Amino acid sequence: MIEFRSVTYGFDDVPVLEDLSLTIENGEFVVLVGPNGSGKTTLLRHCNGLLTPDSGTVLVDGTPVEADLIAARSTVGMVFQHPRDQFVAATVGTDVAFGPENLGLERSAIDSRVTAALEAVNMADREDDRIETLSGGEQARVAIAGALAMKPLYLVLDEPFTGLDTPARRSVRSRLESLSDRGTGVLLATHDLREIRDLADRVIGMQDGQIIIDDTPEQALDDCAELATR
Ligand SMILES: Nc1ncnc2c1ncn2[C@@H]1O[C@H](COP(=O)(O)OP(=O)(O)OP(=O)(O)O)[C@@H](O)[C@H]1O
Repeated sequence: MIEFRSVTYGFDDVPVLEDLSLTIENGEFVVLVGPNGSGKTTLLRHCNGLLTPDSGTVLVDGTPVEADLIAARSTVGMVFQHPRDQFVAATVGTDVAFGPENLGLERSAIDSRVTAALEAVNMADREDDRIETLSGGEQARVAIAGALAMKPLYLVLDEPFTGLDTPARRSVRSRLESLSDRGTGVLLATHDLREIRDLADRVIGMQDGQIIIDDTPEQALDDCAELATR
């Protein structure tokens, strides 16, 4: 469970999240929508300690994130809006291996995690490719594989469809669907709710750093469609 308890956060004293409380259960597929600047990225970055609340607490499986950053980052995998921001190595396989290597695992365990993560995103045959040679959709899938190699319970994705063409969007979407089917929790921010609404268990709508909608996709759809296009 990821739990926000009365979280307030601001940049340079300008409030962005205001007394925000939210609970995401294991295995839930939650979509976060809201206009530009409503605080979606700021919320996501609290889930694994990239940002720390000014007041309030974020807990992952009952432990405050800042009390055990390594555990939080193993439990919550983060996929940034621009995959290039998160690559640390030149080739697909070495990049995906980076996280497990930092956990200090044996080589054989690292290799099997890399293989499984690349299989999960349908990129197993591209392990030796240089990242710069991949399409945008392939890079997005490698970024997801990098997070999966940490065997996270939750995957947090910030606008994973941005800049992708239709086949790439479909491919990322279907990877997320199968991960969710296998029990990985997903928290995903998007501007395009239509893309993902039939995968979601729940839709959260944000405005001005606060949650203004928290409902099933069916019930939230009308309000969120309007929010997402503002
Ligand atoms: N590093 C930063 N320094 C100062 N202000 C920031 C910083 N990052 C974000 N902000 C401000 O915080 C507010 C919320 O930004 P955030 O990126 O969380 O919104 P968002 O809902 O993800 O927006 P978008 O849909 O455009 O990505 C905005 O007003 C933004 O300008």
